[in-house]
Amino acid sequence: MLQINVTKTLSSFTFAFNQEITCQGITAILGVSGSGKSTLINLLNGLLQPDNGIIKLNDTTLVDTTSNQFVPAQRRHIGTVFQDPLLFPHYTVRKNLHYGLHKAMVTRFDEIIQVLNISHLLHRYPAMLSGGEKQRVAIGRALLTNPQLLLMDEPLSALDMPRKKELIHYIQHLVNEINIPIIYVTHNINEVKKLANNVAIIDQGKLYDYGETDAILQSDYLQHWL
Ligand SMILES: Nc1ncnc2c1ncn2[C@@H]1O[C@H](COP(=O)(O)OP(=O)(O)OP(=O)(O)O)[C@@H](O)[C@H]1O
Repeated sequence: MLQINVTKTLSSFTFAFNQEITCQGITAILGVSGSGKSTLINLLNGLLQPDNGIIKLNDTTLVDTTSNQFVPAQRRHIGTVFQDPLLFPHYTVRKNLHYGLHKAMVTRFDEIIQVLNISHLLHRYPAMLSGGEKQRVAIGRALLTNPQLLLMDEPLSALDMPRKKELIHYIQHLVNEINIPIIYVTHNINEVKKLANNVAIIDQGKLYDYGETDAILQSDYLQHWL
């Protein structure tokens, strides 16, 4: 369970989110540009500190402003995959994957690279990969840190249509094969339909609605998107 009850003001933008999220399968965070999706991701992974509130992941308190608790990003056991895969250009894929490799994941290395179909890329450098391949390596690297939760911030947006379809297939595969909850940020309803079990809609920095995908897709708010 991911419990989030936070506020954060960034210049003239105020973000306020209060919801308990079931940490199972994929939860999509859906909203138009500037609604606050990345702000939420950065509050969860520890890149941003809320002005007020708490964030709890299962039994662990990550943030509690009343008791000045703030677990730094590197100790949160949360992996993040960004829009642009951030790989070390001077490291091979294998070395990129070993960066941050958790000892508990050493025995799962082969399984993860097989699920993501990157075994044949281990000796290459990032410059020798397509955008979709780079993103699969970035997902593999995030998983190999042994996170309790994986955050994906618009992971398909830099890809062309065929690569988008391909990566959607790998993300679906990942959820079936490796039991890890994913928070998936997007402004694309088709991605939500294909991937998400639950959806949270964010509008102007506020949570507008949260629930199972089928129910949320019926909401009046989304009718002009469809
Ligand atoms: N460090 C900052 N300082 C001031 N304003 C900020 C800062 N970071 C974000 N904002 C503002 O907060 C608002 C929400 O930004 P955010 O990046 O969370 O939106 P988003 O929904 O992820 O947008 P997009 O889909 O375009 O990435 C925007 O108006 C943005 O300009």
